[in-house]
Amino acid sequence: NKIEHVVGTGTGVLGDTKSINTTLRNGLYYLEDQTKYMYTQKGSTIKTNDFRNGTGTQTLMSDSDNVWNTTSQRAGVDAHYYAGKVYDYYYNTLGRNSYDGLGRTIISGVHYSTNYNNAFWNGTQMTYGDGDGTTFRPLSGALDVVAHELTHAVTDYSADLVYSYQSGALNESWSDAMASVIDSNDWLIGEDVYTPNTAGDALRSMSDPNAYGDPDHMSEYVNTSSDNGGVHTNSGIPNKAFYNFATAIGSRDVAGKVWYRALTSYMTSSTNFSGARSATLQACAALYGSNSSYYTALQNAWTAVGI
Ligand SMILES: CCCCC[C@H](S)C(=O)N[C@@H](Cc1ccccc1)C(=O)N[C@@H](C)C(=O)O
Ligand SMILES: [Zn+2]
Repeated sequence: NKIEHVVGTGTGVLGDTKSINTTLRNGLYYLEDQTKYMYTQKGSTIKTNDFRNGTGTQTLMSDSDNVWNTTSQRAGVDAHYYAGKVYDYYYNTLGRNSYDGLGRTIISGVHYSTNYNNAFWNGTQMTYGDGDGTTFRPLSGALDVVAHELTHAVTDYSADLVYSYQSGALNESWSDAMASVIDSNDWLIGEDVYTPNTAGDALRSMSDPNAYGDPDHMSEYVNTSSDNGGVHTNSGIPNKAFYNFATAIGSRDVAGKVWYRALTSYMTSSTNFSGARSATLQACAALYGSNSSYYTALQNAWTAVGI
């Protein structure tokens, strides 16, 4: 029973072709990526499962010829491919080995439930719905969605921000911010999978949260109990602060490094918006000095959103 790493060809959710890292075992090919440092370190892999439109049993996706081009394979191809990209960003740019920093295996499951217009990290794995074809197409088809979800895992293994009210909005915002660094060609969130019949829109905007009904200033903070205290709405305020900082200094990568250092060194489960301001300033000082131009730009970025 020879087990070996091979490279397959897959079609993604948007019909695009890409090479994927797969494993050949007993004559079948599997969506299991053995090419990352975590594999050589401890045999950990990136694995992609299929819920087959249920919510319980999930099975590792397999194929007979390593050409993953059926319609039902598209969501798995992208979940697998983009998880690898997000792993690479955290490892190569931020020096973090998987979401726990210790090279833990990354598991995704696609085709979760039916017409499911969401994706989430459940504490153990990433899970993606197919969407209903109007609000969303299969959500793993967007790099920013995958980056958003895997960043929740990073958050859970670091600051572990409570998922409600201001700490919850920060939890959501940090996922959007890291997603905007990794999927860096615009300041939109979810544009590739949101409303397939409407071009040019997105679920959220980092540069203009108001464009999709989200606040971009503390004066517009929404006091609500729904959505765990408006975590997907009030995230617009720190999202705008991240946008302000990244554009003022002209680097998403530097902004991402500051945000990551804040999350992993200075934020805790109960950090609120003003705590996020001080955590990012502490991170910026640690990385670049409090006399750096970055530090001043960061102060201005938070002040501009009323924090
Ligand atoms: C199941 C319960 C809700 C879990 C919320 C997950 S973490 C989440 O925030 N999902 C993202 C998915 C996403 C990410 C980026 C771009 C598009 C869509 C999310 O924003 N979900 C929205 C639809 C929401 O739950 O309101
Ligand atoms: Zn989220």
